Amino acid sequence: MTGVGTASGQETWDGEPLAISAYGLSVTRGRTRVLADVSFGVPRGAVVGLLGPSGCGKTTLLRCVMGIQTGVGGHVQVLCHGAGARALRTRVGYVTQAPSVYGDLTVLENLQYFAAALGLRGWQRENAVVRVIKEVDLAACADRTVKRLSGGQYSRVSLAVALLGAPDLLVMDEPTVGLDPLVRRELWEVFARLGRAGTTLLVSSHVMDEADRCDRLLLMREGRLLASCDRTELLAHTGTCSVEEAFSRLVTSGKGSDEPAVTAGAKVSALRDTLATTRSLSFFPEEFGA
Ligand SMILES: Nc1ncnc2c1ncn2[C@@H]1O[C@H](COP(=O)(O)OP(=O)(O)OP(=O)(O)O)[C@@H](O)[C@H]1O
Repeated sequence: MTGVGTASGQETWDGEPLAISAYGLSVTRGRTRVLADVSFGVPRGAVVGLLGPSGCGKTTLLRCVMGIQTGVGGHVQVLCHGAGARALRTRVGYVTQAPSVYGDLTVLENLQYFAAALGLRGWQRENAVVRVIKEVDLAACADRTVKRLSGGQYSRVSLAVALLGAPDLLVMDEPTVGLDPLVRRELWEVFARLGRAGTTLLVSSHVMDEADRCDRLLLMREGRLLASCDRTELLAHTGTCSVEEAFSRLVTSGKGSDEPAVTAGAKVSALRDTLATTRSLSFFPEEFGA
């Protein structure tokens, strides 16, 4: 453990710079405690899977990272800024579960519209549109109306929109839900390509076998983090052969535990010490809502 560095304002996790560091996240929605004391780090350039059953709090956690969740306790730092900071608006892309593109426009029209909304003009706008079409392999359907696309193509359009600002971090909420296995695989290949090009990806899913595609895993259940590690560490720690089996093992063995079952305790305490003592890490930054 090389510690979590603060001198330069850059958090690290075992020497790796972090894109996201969160400590002690708690959220209550209505009367439900949706997140309870969640702490984790996401290394820069990693493809990280946020996995857990429906309703366990994945969307809520992603909303905390985006700085759009109200009633949050704890700290989240994203690319060295408080979550939701104005400086992150073009550096973080967010693909929500809800439809976020216009069905009656073509792919190209959607991309041009959202590029203009980002403030891109002239050749910069055209370059951004051409770049994202290439990144997500949409050239063949660029002139097609979005409502006539297949589920997989539609997901790619949402992804393309999120990539227009060339974000350093891409946060995606169940982007593969409802897609058939082949299309899911193709989409994960796009994510892997983006990861290799240096983008950090935080991708939620309730399909455990998607863990195979991730560099690191955050396993959640009922608002708590069960594990924060890579797949090999998870399988070794639980003595299992699949992430699904490992998840069940953790649920059985970790009932009532306040600590994630698989994570280096020293890492979490280092995160706590850093985040709790750094003034700039207040969860709601001054810029929030500005
Ligand atoms: N606006 C809300 N008010 C009250 N409770 C809410 C609200 N939104 C979500 N919840 C509750 O918070 C819990 C976590 O929801 P969340 O959407 O974060 O889970 P999820 O893991 O993303 O689920 P899914 O995989 O089905 O999208 C659920 O019990 C849900 O019912």
